[in-house]
Amino acid sequence: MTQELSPIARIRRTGLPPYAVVVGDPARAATVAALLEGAEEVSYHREYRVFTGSWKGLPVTVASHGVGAPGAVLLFQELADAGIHTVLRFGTAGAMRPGIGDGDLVIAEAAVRDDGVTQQLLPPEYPAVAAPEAVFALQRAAREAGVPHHRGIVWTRAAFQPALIPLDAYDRAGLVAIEMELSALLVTASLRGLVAGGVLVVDGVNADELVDEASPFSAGAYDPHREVVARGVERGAVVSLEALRLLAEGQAG
Ligand SMILES: O=P(O)(O)O[C@H]1O[C@H](CO)[C@@H](O)[C@H]1O
Ligand SMILES: O=c1cc[nH]c(=O)[nH]1
Repeated sequence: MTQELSPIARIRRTGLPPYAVVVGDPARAATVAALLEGAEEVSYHREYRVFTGSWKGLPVTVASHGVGAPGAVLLFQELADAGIHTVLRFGTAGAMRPGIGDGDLVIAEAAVRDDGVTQQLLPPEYPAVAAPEAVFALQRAAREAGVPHHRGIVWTRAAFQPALIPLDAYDRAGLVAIEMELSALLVTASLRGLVAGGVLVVDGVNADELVDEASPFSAGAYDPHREVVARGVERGAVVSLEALRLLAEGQAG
């Protein structure tokens, strides 16, 4: 007999709204859910906290996936098993280009698959690309909300900071931002036939630049707990939900 809940994230196997926003932080899931009508926490197991509710009449799911792609990919797979077909990751990231300010949004066109898990699932040459309609929906939502935003290729990397091994191969390749889970979502989405994309609030520069030479295993001066980031999160939450609505209404372009 099929169990009612999924094995790892313990999410409902049926009945979740098929349009979803996923975030790393369980507290951010609550922040996004607070914008919904009739928001309800429907499950919370490990780092996977799930809410449902309604955004301007569209039923949505909001779920957290924790830090790191190996754990996140388990949620993405279980969301796909539960019938979710459209997923936007609303995360935080370090900027990798001059001119991108703290609290700005970065809309991902694709991601470098340095995530530490998808290489174990399929060959590394397979691309991690966002659905074009998700990119356009996020861009339109950001533009209409008047939020500063940038577009480009994101570096998804398993290690938050490089410690003793320099990992600077992508520094001069024009990447826009660095984070830890997006490529795992994009690859899962391609394999499972989902529409997926990502929008990230900039919370500083690439953590590589903050590594303390004397203490290379610490996160250095990384500080995502600032007012400018919190304001970016508030704006990004609206942009994510609005982009889902545009996608549902076929108005992404
Ligand atoms: O804020 P979230 O969505 O967790 O995203 C970023 O923040 C975490 C690192 O602090 C990593 O999960 C990274 O991807
Ligand atoms: O994953 C992350 C998030 C913010 N800043 C970084 O450098 N990396």
